[in-house]
Parts: sequence; C-alpha cells; structure tokens
Amino acid sequence: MTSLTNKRSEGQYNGEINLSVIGPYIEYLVEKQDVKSVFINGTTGEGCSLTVDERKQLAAAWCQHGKGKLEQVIVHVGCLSIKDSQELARHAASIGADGIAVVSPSYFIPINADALKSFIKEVSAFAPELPMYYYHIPSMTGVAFDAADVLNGIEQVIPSFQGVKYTGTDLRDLGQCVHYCQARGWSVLFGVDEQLLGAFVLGADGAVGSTYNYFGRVVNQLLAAFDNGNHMQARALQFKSMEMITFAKNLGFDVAVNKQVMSEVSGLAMGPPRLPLLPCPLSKAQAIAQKIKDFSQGH
Ligand SMILES: CC(=O)N[C@@H]([C@@H](O)[C@H](O)[C@H](O)CO)[C@@H](O)CC(=O)C(=O)O
Repeated sequence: MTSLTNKRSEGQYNGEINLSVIGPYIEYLVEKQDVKSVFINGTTGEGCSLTVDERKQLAAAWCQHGKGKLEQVIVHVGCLSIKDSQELARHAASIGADGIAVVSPSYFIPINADALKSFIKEVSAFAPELPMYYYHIPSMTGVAFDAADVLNGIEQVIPSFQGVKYTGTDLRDLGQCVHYCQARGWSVLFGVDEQLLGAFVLGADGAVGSTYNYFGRVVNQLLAAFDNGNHMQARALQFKSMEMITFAKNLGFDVAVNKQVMSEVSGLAMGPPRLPLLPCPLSKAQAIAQKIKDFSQGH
C-alpha cells in the first residue's frame, strides 16, 4: 500500500506521498489484521504512478518502520524503463528489503516470455542477493503469454528467483506455475482475493491482495481453516470475502476506492489517489467499510 496526501494544484490532484502514516499503519496491520508481510509499491500502492525517488522513500520507510514488526517487506520495482527498475532493485538491496518483484513493462509489451525473462534477469543483476518474484497481472500489463512460460528455465538465468505473484484467473496456467515452483521450493503468491481458496486448493502458498488491508484477519482464518482440513469453514469465509468484493464491485471498485476504504476501516488517513485515478466519493467507501465491519465483527 501507499499513502498519498491531498495537495491540490491548479485544480488537479497530484497526491503527495505521506511517510508519516506508515509507522502507525504497520501497527494497525500487525495488531488488527494479523498481517505480517507486505508487498509495497505494487498495484494497490500505485507504484507505477510514482517517481523513482518517491518509491525509494516509501520502500525505505517501510523497511525502517517494519524492522522487528514485519516478517517480510517485498518491494515491487517494476517500471517501464529498465534503468529505473535496476536503480530501485539496487536501492531495495541497500535498505534491507526481503525481496523484490517485477511486473512486465506495459507500453512496449515484451513480445514473448524470453524477452520478459531477459528484462527480469537484467533487473535482478542489480540485487543478486535478493529473492526475485515475477509479478504476473495480465489484466493490467496486457501480457498475453503464460506465466508458466516465463518461469520455465528461469533459474538458469536468475539464481535468486523465488516465485511468482500470480494475479490472474487462468487455472491451467496457475497450476503449471505451482507445479514448477513446488519442485524448486519457490512460492506462488496469489492475487485475486475473491478466488483465493481455489488457488490454495491448487497449491498456491501465499496471498497478496488489496482487500487484506482490511480483511486480513478474516482471510488468515480462512487459510488456517484450509490448513486444518476444515473446508466447510474455509469455504464459508471465502463466501464472505466474495460477498464483500461483489458488493464493492457493484458500487464500482478500483484502487482509488480501495484506498478510501482502507482509511475508513483503519481510521488512518490514506489520502487520495494520484491522477489519472480519481478520488472515491466518501459515501461509497463508507458503505463498503460498513459491510466489512459487519462481516468482521462475527470473527
Ligand atoms: C487488479 C488488482 O488491483 N488486483 C488486486 C486484488 O487484490 C483485487 O483488488 C481484488 O482481488 C478485488 O478484485 C491485487 O492483486 C493487487 C496487488 O496485489 C498489488 O497491490 O500489487
């Protein structure tokens, strides 16, 4: 996640980063949501809308405030320019991040999996000691080839490769990623919150998503129920998450709405999004937040 403050200039919301909320937000995540690992500067954090310098400041603040409180800080370093990604990778290593992730560039989209593999390799070379994850999110990047094709043989060119953050709904491809990753002791972190249980049945072993900012405790219970073989309970909790997300989607749900919901539920002001995203009307965020509070109360 990322917090932006509201700075209005010439009628436009640029959104400035607000580092002061990160410390309190980490306390909130750990204590109220039972969330101890974070993936920062990704989609929810609007990483691709931020400057390299802003991304460095955010990454440094998360690592600094998270010390002794968070188990893992994974920094997303994907950019359109490979040089920016390399600089962010080097920076992440220098501040003690636990891992880095790279999304595919999305203006000049790699023509095939080998081209993307080369991109990730060249970024990884600037932080060879850090576990590297490929961030697969075809709905945003327009990448048309399988994530499994990106993984195939990647350990030969990126020794630090550790897995994939899979934000897609293709179960065939996901299954192939799990099969490949399991054999190498890597992770598959799933990113479609409303389908998490299905991905765990298939063998995914981690979850990264926007709704865990306020539904983290409930989803941790879902995963514990699944681990204990209590599938009825796991299913019931996934149905709750599905219902909440469907409610939000019917009202219109995006990163900007999510950010406002995070403010409403945590009580910490996250600020508005940065253009081209538009601020979410308060009434919408409050309606979603109320639904979440109702759901969470029983758990
Ligand atoms: C496209 C998108 O924003 N996907 C979200 C999901 O958490 C998504 O909001 C959720 O499943 C509701 O559809 C995450 O995968 C994004 C994410 O993990 C990130 O912040 O990098």
